[in-house]
Amino acid sequence: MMAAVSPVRFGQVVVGPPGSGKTTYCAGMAELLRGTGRPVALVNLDPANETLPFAADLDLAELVTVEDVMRELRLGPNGALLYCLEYLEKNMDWLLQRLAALGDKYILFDFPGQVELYTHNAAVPRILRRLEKANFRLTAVNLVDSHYCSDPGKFVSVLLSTLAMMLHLALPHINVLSKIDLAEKFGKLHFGLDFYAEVMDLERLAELLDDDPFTRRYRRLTAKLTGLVEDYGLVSFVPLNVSDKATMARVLRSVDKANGYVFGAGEERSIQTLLACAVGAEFQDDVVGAAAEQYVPTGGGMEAE
Ligand SMILES: Nc1nc2c(ncn2[C@@H]2O[C@H](COP(=O)(O)OP(=O)(O)OP(=O)(O)O)[C@@H](O)[C@H]2O)c(=O)[nH]1
Repeated sequence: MMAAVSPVRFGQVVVGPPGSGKTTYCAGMAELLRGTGRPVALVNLDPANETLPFAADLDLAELVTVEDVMRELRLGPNGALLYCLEYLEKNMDWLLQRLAALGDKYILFDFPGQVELYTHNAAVPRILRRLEKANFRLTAVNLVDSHYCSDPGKFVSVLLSTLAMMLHLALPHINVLSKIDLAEKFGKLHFGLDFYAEVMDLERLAELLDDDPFTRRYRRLTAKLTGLVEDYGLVSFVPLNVSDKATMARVLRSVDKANGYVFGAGEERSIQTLLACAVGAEFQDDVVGAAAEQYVPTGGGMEAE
């Protein structure tokens, strides 16, 4: 007898460094989706998330908690968190059963902020492969705090960790510059928002660094690393202020295109939805342009100085 095939289900895997806005994004995205009539379920897979701004439909804490692991195995908070995710990987049947009980809702997975989970630890990619096998069509939404744009060295490090994450998770992937309303909080950006969002002409970042004998090698290393990021041609960003519905809707449109939701789920999949998608095509320029006008009106104030 043939095994029953699980129905196709869609969702987002929300990742990013600590404090980048993942939980706030999940709450805001759930509100937006409900507003558009899309039934949604929130799944908290961050075992260190103690106070959630939303009622999770499924919580990893029902399976394992960081406190229990720290106490039982005498691990520190970071080791305990990694253990929790590895424990989840060993108990995927639990997760899949609990997800099945949520019906065909669109799923928002709130993941922890430990970057090693997304750059080299194997548990998260294995969890994602199991979800894919269970017919989940997921987009990784990687939130990066936009204040990193104001420092060339930090932005290079963001580009490298983002690229590593994309290669490691191997999902359709949307990178988001979160808290775009605070982009210039720590000083004016050197370039316009399009420079940081479109990730092109990166040699200009290295040119911002001092060229004295002390830092020359650092500058050369920066140029090589940015060349590597450009050669892959994978990294770009969508700007987001979670309180601004227009930027949230733009992120959702990018996510829907990436995981195929835009082409229609199940029975709705038709030539009409494909055509509607083509007509509604939005270019990266439009996505970034509106946010740039609103949040970085100087268009990168320091370049001319
Ligand atoms: N101004 C502004 N603040 C934001 C935005 N998104 C999130 N924040 C704030 O950023 C802080 C961190 O947000 P969280 O959602 O807790 O971040 P997180 O990534 O879930 O954090 P961890 O669970 O520690 O990994 C909170 O104070 C949020 O209110 C935004 O778009 N604009």
